Amino acid sequence: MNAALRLDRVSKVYRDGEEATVALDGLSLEVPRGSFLSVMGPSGSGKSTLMHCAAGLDTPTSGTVHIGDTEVSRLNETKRTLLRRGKVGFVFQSYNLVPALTVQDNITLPLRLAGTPSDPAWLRLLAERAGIDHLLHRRPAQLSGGQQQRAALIRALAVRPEVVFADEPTGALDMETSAGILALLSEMVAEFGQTTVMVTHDPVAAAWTHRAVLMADGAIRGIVPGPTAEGLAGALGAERGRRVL
Ligand SMILES: Nc1ncnc2c1ncn2[C@@H]1O[C@H](COP(=O)(O)OP(=O)(O)OP(=O)(O)O)[C@@H](O)[C@H]1O
Repeated sequence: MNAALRLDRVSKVYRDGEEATVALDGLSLEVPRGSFLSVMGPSGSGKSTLMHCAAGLDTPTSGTVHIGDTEVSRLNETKRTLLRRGKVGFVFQSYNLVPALTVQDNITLPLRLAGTPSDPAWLRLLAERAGIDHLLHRRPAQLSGGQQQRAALIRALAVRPEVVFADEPTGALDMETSAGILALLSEMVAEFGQTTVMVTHDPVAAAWTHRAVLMADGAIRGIVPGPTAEGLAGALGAERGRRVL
């Protein structure tokens, strides 16, 4: 099977008493292995819910999610936890490194949690590519924001995950540092075939990806191959205009 991630008619409805919010509305999407996909859309359009359902952090109300050959949506909580540890990598806006651990121990933490033996050559290669191989003995607070995000990215790749999910990975960084992180992400895609899904508000960030998914009201409104920052800004502006009218 070629798709690293597949969603088939996925719906997510949040219920609170009488109130029901349709966060995802029968959404289908295929992410080919080795591709870099961005997910864009206005606030509340369902981007985080899509990512949470796709990564096994949450379960859809209906529809199915596959990561590789595994149907995530059928797994119980224990098996989903194992899947998240072994097949999925996460990168967050706030880095989420453990302050008390060295960078080295942060990077190997997912391996220890998954009970997977560490591959020192792979970790060394990743640290060199990320340009932080000389910082592994430090604690996260002794690193710049960009260096912390590089460490978080290596941590996500350490288990050789099927898919890396990045949630606004450059949201806390200045433009120049962001460009460095995005260059590193796309290098990991190009060099190691790392399938990556990135949620972002920033058309400049999305322009680094192979395809941009444009969401509105829990559904996909368009998929832009080879996106440019200008093209995406125009498409998102048009969507905002439609919502105002
Ligand atoms: N736990 C929840 N309970 C109830 N409604 C929720 C919950 N989580 C999300 N929603 C609703 O689902 C819809 C989609 O939310 P989601 O967080 O996926 O959007 P988003 O596109 O990621 O937004 P943002 O860009 O602001 O992060 C919104 O209407 C939101 O209010």
